Amino acid sequence: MYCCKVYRKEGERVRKYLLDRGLLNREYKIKKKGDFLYIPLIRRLEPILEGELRSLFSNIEFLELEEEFQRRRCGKKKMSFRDYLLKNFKEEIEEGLVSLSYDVIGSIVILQISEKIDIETRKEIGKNALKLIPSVKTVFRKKGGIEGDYRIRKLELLAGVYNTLTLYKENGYRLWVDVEKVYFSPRLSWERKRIREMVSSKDIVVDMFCGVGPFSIACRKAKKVYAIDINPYAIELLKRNIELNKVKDKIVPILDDVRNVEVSGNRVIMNLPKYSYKFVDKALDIVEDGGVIHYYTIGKDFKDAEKVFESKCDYEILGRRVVKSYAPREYVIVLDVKVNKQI
Ligand SMILES: C[S@@+](CC[C@H](N)C(=O)[O-])C[C@H]1O[C@@H](n2cnc3c(N)ncnc32)[C@H](O)[C@@H]1O
Repeated sequence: MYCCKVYRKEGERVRKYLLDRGLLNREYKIKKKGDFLYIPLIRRLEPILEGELRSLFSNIEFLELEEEFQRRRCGKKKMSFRDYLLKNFKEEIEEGLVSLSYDVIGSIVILQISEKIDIETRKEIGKNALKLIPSVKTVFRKKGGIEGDYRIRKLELLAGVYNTLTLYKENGYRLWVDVEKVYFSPRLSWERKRIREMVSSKDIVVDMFCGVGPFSIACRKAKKVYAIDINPYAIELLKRNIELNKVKDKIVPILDDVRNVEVSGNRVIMNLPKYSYKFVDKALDIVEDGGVIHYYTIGKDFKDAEKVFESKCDYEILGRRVVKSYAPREYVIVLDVKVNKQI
């Protein structure tokens, strides 16, 4: 079994990290031996992901352990949705037509099933998701990729009540999300926690592409947050989320194309991975000298991402992280770029 070996004291953080990214093999128990834990993984990780884990957790090792891991499932325990998929759609999973990973956003679950699977089977899978995933009332399937300026995707209802608005909880705050009208990904929860831990009470944050405000609200410790988005539904929900989380004095919602907005700050969040490279000049206008840009982009490694800044400013890379998988061997990555002086 492919696993990672970590010190016991780091175990919970590593487990949570792997769980958030769908890399933890939940079918098997974590093995304890002396001062170490052996955490089972769903697959051999790509070098970029192993590198990411090594930079986050001291002394982590990756290895193939010959010994058997104990199965988690006991006789009477209710079957999980993952078990159901593995039992009934092994071939389809191997062919990439049915995915074992899915997103739960409040009472809504979003599955990844190919159009090549017939509609009756898709609905059958949906009914089982409704039955087996706790607290879910609506099951959708991703109908295509993320599109357009608003970065949203089409969904197909597979089971349950048709409802797109839901209340989602993470990291101690709550967010209203409309899964059809705005972009939202629960897979960024870890990343938001990482950014939250960097924010100080003196910071002026500019969240250039805020959506319903998960990064802005995660930065609530800052002195001020300018939260900008071009999608009116996102800003409408952001306003509700500001009320809900009692951060009216901190967050300024702005409905506009960020290119028209004149603000400045020492921490700039660019969470528009597919097109952020087009907005680097604007981010450099916004950021104060000595400030940090959190630059999210898509790539196989970090080299191309860094090049974007080379001719434009004197900079220092404070951090490089893989945020999540995007496509086979492609990732959403983030660079924390400290801008020392603009050329
Ligand atoms: C990938 S989503 C990220 C949303 C949010 N940060 C989150 O994590 O949920 C990118 C957001 O940028 C917004 N957007 C796209 N182009 C924009 C522009 N020119 N100015 C302001 N917002 C823009 C979209 O409407 C979308 O909500």
